[in-house]
Amino acid sequence: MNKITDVVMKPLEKSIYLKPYTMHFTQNGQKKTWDLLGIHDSVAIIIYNKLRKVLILVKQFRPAVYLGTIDPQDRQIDHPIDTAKYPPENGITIELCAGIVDKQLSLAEIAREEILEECGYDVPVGSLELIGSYRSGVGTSASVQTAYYCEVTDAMKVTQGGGTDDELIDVVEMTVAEVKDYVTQRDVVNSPPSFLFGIYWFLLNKSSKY
Ligand SMILES: O=c1ccn([C@@H]2O[C@H](COP(=O)(O)OP(=O)(O)O[C@H]3O[C@H](CO)[C@@H](O)[C@H](O)[C@H]3O)[C@@H](O)[C@H]2O)c(=O)[nH]1
Ligand SMILES: [Mg+2]
Repeated sequence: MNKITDVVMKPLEKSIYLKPYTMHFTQNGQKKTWDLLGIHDSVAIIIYNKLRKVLILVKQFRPAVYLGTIDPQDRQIDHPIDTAKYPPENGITIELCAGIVDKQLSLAEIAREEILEECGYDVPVGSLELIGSYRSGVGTSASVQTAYYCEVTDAMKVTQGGGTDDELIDVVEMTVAEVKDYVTQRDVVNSPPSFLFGIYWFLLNKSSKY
């Protein structure tokens, strides 16, 4: 994982990843507003290496998670963030392999590509089991995430993974016992709800079979 330095917050100017809005509406005759973000839909995949009995997960530095570790008075615009006080390692998460829907491909094909790019496994698209789709956020951002399950073997591993272009992703493997300990720890789990959903889905539906 690369070293994070020179962190500073700037106002959002324009973005290809998110679009901020205020929705104005009238509810039961009362005028209201709601601030929100338009973001891409996404896919996420629970990957299980059935030969070695490990879940294949990804670890990466998440700026939003790091921001959330910093006290509001210490993250003002144009003031460098004190990385000694706030270690950037606190922004490193463990997640399911996942990616945004930004291509004219089927969701399953996008999931197949993410498995290859992030984790290095080349899987047939037909091997992806659809779990379902859900709202990835309901307060400030609006998008749908579609989850899949996929079993792999070492024979399908064709690269080290790690993402494309500027992405820096570490592939991590966890046994079922390790992942159970991780999701039930008392400390904050540095992972999104979609990860927790996926792991509990796996524990409920798959892990007893192996
Ligand atoms: O401001 C940004 C935003 C994105 N990127 C790039 O876009 C990529 C997006 O990666 P991708 O793997 O397609 O999506 P994820 O970041 O993994 O996000 C997906 O997976 C997350 C975990 O499930 C969900 O929270 C998100 O909603 C979902 O889009 C990043 O790696 C960056 O290369 C930027 O450079 N700048
Ligand atoms: Mg991703």
